[in-house]
Amino acid sequence: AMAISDVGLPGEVPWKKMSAEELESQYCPSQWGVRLRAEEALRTYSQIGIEATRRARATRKSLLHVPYGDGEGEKLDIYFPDEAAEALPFFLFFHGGYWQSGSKDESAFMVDPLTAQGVAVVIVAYDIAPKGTLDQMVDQVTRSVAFVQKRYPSNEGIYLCGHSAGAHLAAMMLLANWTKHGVTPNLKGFFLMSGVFDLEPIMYTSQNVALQLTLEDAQRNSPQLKVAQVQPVDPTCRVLVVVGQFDSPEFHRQSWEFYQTLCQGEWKASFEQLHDMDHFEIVENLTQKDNVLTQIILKTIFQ
Ligand SMILES: Nc1ccccc1C(=O)C[C@H](N)C(=O)O
Repeated sequence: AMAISDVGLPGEVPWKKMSAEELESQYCPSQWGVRLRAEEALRTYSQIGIEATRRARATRKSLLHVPYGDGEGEKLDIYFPDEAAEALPFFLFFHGGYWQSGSKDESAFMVDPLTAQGVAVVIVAYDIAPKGTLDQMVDQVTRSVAFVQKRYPSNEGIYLCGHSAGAHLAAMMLLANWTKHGVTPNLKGFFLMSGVFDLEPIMYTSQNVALQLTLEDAQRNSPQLKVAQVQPVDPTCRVLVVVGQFDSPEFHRQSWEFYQTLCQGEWKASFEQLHDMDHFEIVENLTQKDNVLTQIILKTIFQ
């Protein structure tokens, strides 16, 4: 039988009533696909990312392994449209993998359809755990965005896109204090795909073995707890929160509550549930120009 608390009344925190096993499963995206078994879903995702990156590097003009800081891992790849120009929209992508897997070298999913329409695409690396802490990753991502603004001051907008843990890192940029970076990036849009915006439940899953988050770390790095108190630098900046139909209920809740909180503030937010897609297909399908989300991204950039 269903308890009244299972329907998610406002202000309730459903994950606190879950068993350890249930919480682990809710935060294991590969278990929720309907198309493939977990290992196969992860393998397919990785293969599509590797192939898209190989293709992007073989066919597009690019600058690879560009340092945005002094650290060994502080590198980004820039892929350009055919027509040479600096006054371009720049689309920055932050890969997922629970802050402990993934790399820029297998994450150039959207390069082909976006560069074909005149968008420069930047795939950003950051130091995953255990080498990097959450605070260090957030700082690296902040510096990567400042770097792109400084290097391309005549850009026609900077758009930040992240997936899963990368959506968390992108969302943290809604809270960034740019004054200490000497530049205010021309941020025009955020695309947050299947993200985690309240990190506290992660502390009670196996993901925290590598992350070692304390409650203070989790709270300090939870945009869900902070975003209502910040004003957008640019009131026209759009924030799109996206979740896959087959993402777990906890991933749905994370995205929906973050969207609602954005709406309570001054943010120009929208929410999209992508039909017939799991956590990984959302990104895999960005290799296709006729995909729903690819089209939404292009419309947002060129509106
Ligand atoms: N490799 C990824 C890439 C992007 C986003 C999540 C993952 C994960 O591996 C999540 C988790 N370990 C899972 O098995 O679902």
